[in-house]
Amino acid sequence: MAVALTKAAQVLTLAGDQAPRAGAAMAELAMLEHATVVVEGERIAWVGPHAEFDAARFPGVETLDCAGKVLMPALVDPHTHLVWAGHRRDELELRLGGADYEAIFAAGGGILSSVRQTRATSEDELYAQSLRRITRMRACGATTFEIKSGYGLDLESELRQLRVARRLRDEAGFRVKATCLAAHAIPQEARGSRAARAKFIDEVCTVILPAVVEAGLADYADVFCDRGAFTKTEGAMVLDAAHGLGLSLRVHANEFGHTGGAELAAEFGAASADHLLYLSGEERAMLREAGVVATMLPGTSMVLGKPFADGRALVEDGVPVAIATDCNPGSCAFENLSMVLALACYGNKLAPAEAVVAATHNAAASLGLAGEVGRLVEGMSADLLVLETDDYRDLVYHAGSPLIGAVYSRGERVVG
Ligand SMILES: N=CN[C@@H](CCC(=O)O)C(=O)O
Ligand SMILES: [Zn+2]
Repeated sequence: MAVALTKAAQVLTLAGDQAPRAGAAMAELAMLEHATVVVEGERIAWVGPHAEFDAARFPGVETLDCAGKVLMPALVDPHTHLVWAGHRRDELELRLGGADYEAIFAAGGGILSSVRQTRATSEDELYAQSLRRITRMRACGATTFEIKSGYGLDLESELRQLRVARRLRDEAGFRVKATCLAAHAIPQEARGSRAARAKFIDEVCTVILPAVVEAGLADYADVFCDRGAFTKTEGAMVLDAAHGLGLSLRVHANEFGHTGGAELAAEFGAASADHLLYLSGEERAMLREAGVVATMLPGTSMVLGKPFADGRALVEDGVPVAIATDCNPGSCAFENLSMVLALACYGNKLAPAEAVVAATHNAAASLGLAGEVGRLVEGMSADLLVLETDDYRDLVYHAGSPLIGAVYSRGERVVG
């Protein structure tokens, strides 16, 4: 049975090919006015000007008047750590009082605090906490999520986190790509000596990643290559092992400085390099030449009081840009990607149209899903948003207002 969403003031189709968009193309929304989208089953069956809509082609079609509203692709969140247990609200208050994120981490808090809480939590409880979180994220407009492990840092706990990501996909029906981030931090038990550190990295490469692949629990591997985490050399060992096991790659890069992460992502042809607060023209050129999507996380810059990645320079230098929440228990627990889209304009200096592309098509492309979600064209999965406004720029102009009237995921109205 088909549903026609008719007479929308704006339909952001983003029609075009599957390549991530860069440069001037980042602002191409292929917008139709007074237009209609037909959803049939899980798919988009037709999109066009309302004057050309032929209801007879879809017998029994139900019509929903969308006059004065905007239809756009549902958001795609390409960088989250949304499977974790507990919270770090205490650290938030410490940081608001002036404490430094890196110092808290070096002292055994930060990521390691979430590792302790996550290790001590059963799979079912972890699933319950994560399900509540991802359901709220969907209410904010995202239907597709990349989910990283990295709060286990041992074989069993990493597998548990990834099994929860799998259950969010298979039991709860979210579209999920999973990433093994066992190289997120050196765990407490490996911090005593250089030998213990080397042994942990070896365990990631020879035990954890192979087991994750054997269980079919991850699409990607990631490494946090930065000050206080992994060096470029260590990151290369992890990415090399992951690549050898057939995983695609992502890199946490240049969050605290020019620490080699962006170069690493380019050298390994990673799908995505993320954070990028400190990035030279040379590093931007390397990402562009290697076809790496630059994923900016403006919520994290805001929460940590750090610089925003230079979105204008990335666009002007022809690097395809995506944006994500980074939803995690420490550096940014934001769940609202439509709000982060606005931050990408105010903080990273994207134009509203560029931010829409960054949070839809380019995010999907960085996850290998550009043929499935991120554009409203015939044949794509019917993942779309109905906005209670007649101009998509209100996502930025009225940032944070409840503009999302409905969310469709695989043709099903899941919100609104
Ligand atoms: N930077 C590294 N990892 C996460 C933060 C994790 C945490 O603080 O728990 C991030 O992407 O911001
Ligand atoms: Zn992250």
